Amino acid sequence: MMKIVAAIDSFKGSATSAELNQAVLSGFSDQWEKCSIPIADGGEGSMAAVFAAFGGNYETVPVTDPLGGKLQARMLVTKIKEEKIALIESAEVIGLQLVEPSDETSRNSSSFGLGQMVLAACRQGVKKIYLTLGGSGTSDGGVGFLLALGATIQRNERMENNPLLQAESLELSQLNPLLAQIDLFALADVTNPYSGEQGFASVFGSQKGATKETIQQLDQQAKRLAEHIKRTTGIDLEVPGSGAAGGLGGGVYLAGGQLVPGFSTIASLIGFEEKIKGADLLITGEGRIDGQTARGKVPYGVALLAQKRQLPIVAICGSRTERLGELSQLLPTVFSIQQGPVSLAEAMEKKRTLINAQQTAQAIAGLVEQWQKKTGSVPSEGTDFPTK
Ligand SMILES: Nc1ncnc2c1ncn2[C@@H]1O[C@H](COP(=O)(O)OP(=O)(O)OP(=O)(O)O)[C@@H](O)[C@H]1O
Ligand SMILES: O=C(O)[C@H](O)CO
Repeated sequence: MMKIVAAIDSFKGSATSAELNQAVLSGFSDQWEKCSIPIADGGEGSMAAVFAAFGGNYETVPVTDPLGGKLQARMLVTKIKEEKIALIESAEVIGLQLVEPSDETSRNSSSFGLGQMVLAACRQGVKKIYLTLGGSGTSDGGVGFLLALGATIQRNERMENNPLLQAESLELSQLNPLLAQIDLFALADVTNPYSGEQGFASVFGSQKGATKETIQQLDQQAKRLAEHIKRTTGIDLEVPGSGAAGGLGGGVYLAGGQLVPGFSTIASLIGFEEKIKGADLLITGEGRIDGQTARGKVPYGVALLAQKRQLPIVAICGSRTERLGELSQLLPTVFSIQQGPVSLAEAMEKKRTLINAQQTAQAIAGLVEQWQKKTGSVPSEGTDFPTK
């Protein structure tokens, strides 16, 4: 019996990883052994991927939202090999979807609630905390996060609530001792540094509604803070990933956390490589496959593992760029699931997306089964999958 493994990232705003995997697997006949691996790269769906592998409890924690209001946010607490861990998707607490992107928001939002969430996880007695960074609505350099963890700042006269704009200096000696009892890992979605042309304010500030002037001020403050930290603690904040989630990467780093890659961390947590062993075909994908995909997104990570094990791999997506560039070496077979011209909003309807994914899978299965009839063999580990 041939084995098909589906490990497709959620199509953002459209369907979850588990739903897409099921839709694709339903396009294959019962001649196939079918395996669904809900997967994520540190973005949306990371808690769901770990929950699918280990179960656990979604704990609801009362926290402060980015603009100082009240918010009930979820984290996943589970056990992996007898070790209690928590997984927090930062977007649940400080996500862009929680605020109206505007200059005012950029000048007033804070990541304080995420620090509260991390403390709540520490109080649950977990040993490790995995914090996904990305899709944030804050640009506070992680200062709010650090304040919730016990850091202090000397404030200037400014009235805005973004603590990065208010901070004249940052003092870390009073960080909550609970932090010393856990390992903190930040799964960053980008490798940007803290400040400068590639820093969080310059690159992601406008996404959150900041004007040119605000971006400049935020970047200047980030630079000043990084210099101050270097002078007072010797820590260099300008490391890859410190610019993730409005500088939260830097905040996590200063709290003693490590910045780690998203896909490979989730894959290793859920034992992904073990699960794809013996597969005859892998199907991966994401909402849009483009230049960003090779920056550590799910299809790229799955394709690297497929290459390592010489497994045939196909990717599906809601839409794709015409030119895949270097990615086409690693992932030569990429299908858009669209069946005809419709608007993006229509294409993204969940029901339509799942039907389209199933139909695309039926076509892929048909091709493999024809190949099997012709050659009397299945394309298996070490065999090239026909791409034409
Ligand atoms: N069903 C669909 N049909 C057509 N296009 C889709 C569909 N679902 C998603 N998309 C496109 O993909 C985009 C989202 O991309 P994707 O799902 O790859 O997430 P992302 O922005 O890369 O974030 P993340 O890294 O968190 O997954 C949407 O904005 C849309 O353009
Ligand atoms: O949250 C953000 O600022 C972007 O997703 C980059 O991390």
